Amino acid sequence: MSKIVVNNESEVTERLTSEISKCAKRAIDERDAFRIGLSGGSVLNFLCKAIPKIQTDLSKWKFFFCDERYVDETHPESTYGVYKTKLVPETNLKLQQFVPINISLPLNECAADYERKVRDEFGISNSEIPEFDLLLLGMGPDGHTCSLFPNHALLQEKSLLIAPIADSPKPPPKRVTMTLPLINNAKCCIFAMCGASKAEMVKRVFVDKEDLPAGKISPKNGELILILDSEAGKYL
Ligand SMILES: O=C(O)[C@H](O)[C@@H](O)[C@H](O)[C@H](O)COP(=O)(O)O
Repeated sequence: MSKIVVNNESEVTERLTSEISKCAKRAIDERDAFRIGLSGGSVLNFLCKAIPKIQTDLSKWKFFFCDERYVDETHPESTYGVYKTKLVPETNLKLQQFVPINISLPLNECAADYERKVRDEFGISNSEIPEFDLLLLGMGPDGHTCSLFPNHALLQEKSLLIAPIADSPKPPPKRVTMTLPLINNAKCCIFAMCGASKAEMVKRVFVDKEDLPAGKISPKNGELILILDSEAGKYL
């Protein structure tokens, strides 16, 4: 795990730009494609500033969601909806480069459909696990990440790569989420966090190693990078 503590939010954004750029260059050089997972919450704001600054062939990027709320994309809680209105207009990205969930399906089928879309993107069979180039993660005040919450049965999920959740303690309650087998098969996972409100949980998860969801992110063949401002990282 790399722990990068910088002075403030704008330096977090700058470092995000640099780290994402490295991942993108490596992926595009190797396979002419860059497959990335996006999260919601405050990391979304950092990414909407960081991604437009990256010197890369954005047409090679394909965006999935590490988790997504089970709401229409026009709903203010839709993570895709916010990226669509805040990020896309700042770039030459096409909406076809984003893979949103299909909420016309019932929740469980929506998750299964999304898992199929992930597998199709990587062109792999049901026995293999896709290897995302980069997953961008946030961490909630309870130590959750994606929509994997403390003491939730989803933390034990071993076969589903994308799972439904109907009892998220963070509203809205219905979501779909990547599970640990998919997350921990990524080449790189980056947490980006700012602010004093994160500091205590950062310490509990990444210093004290308490048994919390964000602490279970450990790419088995990849790297884990924390990018924090001085307030969020003051106990590191
Ligand atoms: O859609 C979501 O809710 C996110 O994916 C979620 O996992 C988020 O990253 C954390 O809740 C942190 O959010 P904040 O940084 O806003 O606290």
